Amino acid sequence: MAKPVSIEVWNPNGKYRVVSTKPMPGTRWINLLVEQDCRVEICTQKKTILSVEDIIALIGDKCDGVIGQLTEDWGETLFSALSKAGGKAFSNMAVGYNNVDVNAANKYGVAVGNTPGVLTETTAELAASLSLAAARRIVEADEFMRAGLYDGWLPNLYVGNLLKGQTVGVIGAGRIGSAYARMMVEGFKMNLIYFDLYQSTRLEKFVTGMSQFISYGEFLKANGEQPVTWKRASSMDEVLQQADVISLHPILDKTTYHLVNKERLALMKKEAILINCSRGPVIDEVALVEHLKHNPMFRVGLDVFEDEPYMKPGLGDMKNAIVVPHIASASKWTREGMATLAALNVLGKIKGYPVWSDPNRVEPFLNENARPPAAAPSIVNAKALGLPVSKL
Ligand SMILES: NC(=O)C1=CN([C@@H]2O[C@H](COP(=O)(O)OP(=O)(O)OC[C@H]3O[C@@H](n4cnc5c(N)ncnc54)[C@H](O)[C@@H]3O)[C@@H](O)[C@H]2O)C=CC1
Ligand SMILES: O=C(O)C(=O)CO
Repeated sequence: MAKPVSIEVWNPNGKYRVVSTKPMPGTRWINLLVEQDCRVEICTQKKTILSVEDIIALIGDKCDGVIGQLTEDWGETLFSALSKAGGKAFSNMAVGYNNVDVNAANKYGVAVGNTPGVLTETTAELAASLSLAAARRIVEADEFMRAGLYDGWLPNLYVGNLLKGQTVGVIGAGRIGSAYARMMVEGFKMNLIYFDLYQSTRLEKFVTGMSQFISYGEFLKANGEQPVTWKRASSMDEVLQQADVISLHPILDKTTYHLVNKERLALMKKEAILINCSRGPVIDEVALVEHLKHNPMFRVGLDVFEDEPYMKPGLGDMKNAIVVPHIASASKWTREGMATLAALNVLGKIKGYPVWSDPNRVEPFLNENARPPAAAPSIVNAKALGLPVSKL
């Protein structure tokens, strides 16, 4: 017997049944589905993380597609249930899809969507905010002020680090890592060192210059300033040893689990700053707590945690840690855009549209004044399922 779930229904007579496991920001995503003959059911259950059983109950006997969240465990059980209910489409409302077993989705012929591009700058901005907050000890100083402890300016009060001229290290220089790197280089005139499995040509061109434009380094030189330098490191350890601020932006998979562990923390400068806006398990959080205890000048800014929503014991007590609850993509424009892209992924598969040829070119789907293209914006297993690709 399925568990009862509370739902909100839009367009009850729609032909296709699309379920969203959470209310999502904005209404454009609902309107786009309703206009295309979908009955939209939104789970309004007062429970932050839905279990597999909760989602099975939501899927029910007939379901064409589901929009889900990164907190949910989309594996064999759910894809089997969705397929049994006639469903052919699932989309995470997230770019990361480490919560999804794509092989299981392939087995049941279910398309898996994600939402790249729309959250790149927003997430990079949070990583930059955490970098500044850690460098200038903003959270500690705010707490001090609110506690009524400020009794006058002092030369040694909350002295932090100047970013200008220091080195920023980026691990995982994809969309978000590159956007963050540019913010730190351009905004704070930091030198860059990065490590990725692949060369980040676009990022390198920005620092070194393209044929028709001068580089940022040359621009600084022309203005009588010290030009910034850049380097692609041959190993991650090189970044850890040389950088003053290090930000982690890889995907989470077997190769990046506990990428930053006890040994690697020991390689870092004693006064380094470590930022994580990727996924919690990229850092061994127990080792991190120990490192923070023994190195009071080492600081971290964390948006994600190994056992989310929990923190490992001791982390919350550390003055040299800034912790925020997985809000890196939380700007209104981005969250509404994520909802739209996720809905269009599901709709695209239901309607038999082709898959958009470049998942990073999302603007046509986000333009509120025009109809979105007849394509699914980003389907990660399109190739495995042999889905056609849009000519646009
Ligand atoms: N905290 C938050 O709210 C958010 C977190 N994220 C996380 O950020 C991740 C990255 O997102 P995007 O930049 O859009 O993805 P992306 O795919 O453009 O970039 C990931 C980069 O990591 C690199 N990489 C993979 N394995 C690596 C390894 N072992 N060592 C070094 N580099 C490696 C890839 O080559 C790629 O360049 C997502 O997968 C997600 O988990 C994304 C958005 C918001
Ligand atoms: O998109 C993601 O991967 C997130 O973590 C939330 O935006």
